[in-house]
Amino acid sequence: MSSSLESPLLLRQGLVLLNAPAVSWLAAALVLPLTLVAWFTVSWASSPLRKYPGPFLAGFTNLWRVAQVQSGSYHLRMKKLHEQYGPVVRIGPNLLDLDYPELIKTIYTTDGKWRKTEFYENNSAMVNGKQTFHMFSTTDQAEHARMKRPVAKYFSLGHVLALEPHMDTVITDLMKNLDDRFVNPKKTCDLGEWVGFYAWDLISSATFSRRFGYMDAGHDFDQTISIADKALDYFSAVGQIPWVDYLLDKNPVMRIGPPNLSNITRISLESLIARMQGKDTNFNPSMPDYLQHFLDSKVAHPELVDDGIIMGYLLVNMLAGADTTAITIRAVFYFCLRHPDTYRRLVAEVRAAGFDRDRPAPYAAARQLPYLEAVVREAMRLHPAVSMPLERYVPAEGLTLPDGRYVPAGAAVGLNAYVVGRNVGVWGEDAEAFRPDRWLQGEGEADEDFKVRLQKMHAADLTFGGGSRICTGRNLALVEVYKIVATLVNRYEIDFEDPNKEWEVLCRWFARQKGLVTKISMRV
Ligand code: HEM
Repeated sequence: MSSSLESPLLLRQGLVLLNAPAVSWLAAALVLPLTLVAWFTVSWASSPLRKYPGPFLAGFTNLWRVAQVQSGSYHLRMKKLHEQYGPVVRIGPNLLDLDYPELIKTIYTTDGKWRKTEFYENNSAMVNGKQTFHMFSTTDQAEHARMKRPVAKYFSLGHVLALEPHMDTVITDLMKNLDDRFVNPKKTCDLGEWVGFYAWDLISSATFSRRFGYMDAGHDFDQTISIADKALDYFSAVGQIPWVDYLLDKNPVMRIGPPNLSNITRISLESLIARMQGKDTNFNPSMPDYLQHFLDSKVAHPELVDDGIIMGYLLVNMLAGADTTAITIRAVFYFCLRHPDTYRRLVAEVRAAGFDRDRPAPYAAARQLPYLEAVVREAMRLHPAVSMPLERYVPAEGLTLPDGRYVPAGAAVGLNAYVVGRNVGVWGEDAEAFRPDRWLQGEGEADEDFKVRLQKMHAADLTFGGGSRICTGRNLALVEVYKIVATLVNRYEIDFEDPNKEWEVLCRWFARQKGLVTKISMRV
């Protein structure tokens, strides 16, 4: 009895013990969390995306997505979520991940209506206190068109093929390095790493006739490659909550991160200045490069191109053009080595083409090989270099999904090449299988049926994006890929060092791999 009387008394005494300032501190400390909870709850409850399924936390906060990026398995997790929830998954308070390949042509258009989200914007730099974008990172469609127009033609297949002599010198040096370091003497070759050196040296050679020098050094001697990886880690994680970039990178008081791409910037700037002053000793006018094209574009379009824009072109060539190509080449070799029948067939086709074993394979001839094409396409389908959603804002008219549901203007949506590349509606029940034959006409398959099937597959291929923001460098990338695969397959016997060892894939916008360790020997 007494205790029930004492309890309120004790409580009152306790409150008295908590003096007035303490109570106000306690109240103040609770205000922020309570406001946040209230704000999140109201936003969640009032969001027009509430009806779409997805992980509970994802509907409340983009921190959930940061955690998915940090896991390194973003692509696998998204695929699983689609298996669980269906073609539409809400992966952020205002973001839907869609597995409707038929929407690629609706969303990735050339009409400029589907704007990139702010996800892309942290891939920019502060120049004289002003945030400066390049062709990849700008979300302003008019600015993008102004940047792209003067240089688009230099990425056409015709112009890319004029760069083939650059590629041939780099490939010749790659062969020499592989011979001297791994064939004789016989040593284990981390082919994945060497493909990276090749891709970085090639893109710098094609861009400013100067190599980074990774093949000569045999390692990432100035850490540019590992810094580029860290920059992507930052890009992919901070892009989920774009305003955080203004605290970390674009903070005017104290810059916290990401690591500076100082080496790439320095080499680009040095090359630009030397070329403008006519002192670029690396440049051979009979072998044009992108820097020369960009300078020509400044002459042709002085109203659109200045030196800052040229720096943007140079940087984006490096950042978008090296790792993506390396990832694709690694994927081709990985899947071939995992599938000996495929590999044997590829070897037979390449060898029958009669390429000179001591020279880089010419692109025009390599491109004629149907099985090589099928292998490359299949490898890119199963392992697209970019394996996160390409986010866009739904424009004023909204988006009606194939199932009739409506997504209002202002919501963000995206398709992920990794997910749509496994859509069973397009690729069939064996969508997860590496089967290059799916790209070829089947025995007994009528021409018209094959044409329709191929069109359906092409329409679902998001490897290089689509519409006005489609990958500018896709021709360059494919020429590099076809040439190097045909050359290496023709020259070397390549096997896994340990077939039981799996590679590691870390998805941070690019799905980069580690551990394609091989033994290689000269073909007889
Ligand atoms: C196999 C290699 C490559 C793959 C798979 C690839 C993939 C992509 C993808 C998916 C996009 C679209 C991003 C989006 O819409 O959000 C893109 C954009 C871009 N890529 Fe590539 N890329 C490759 C190689 C290259 C190369 C070699 C270059 C340049 C030398 C390059 C330059 C660009 C640029 C400038 C953009 C931005 C285009 C724009 O917004 O107008 N890429 N790439």
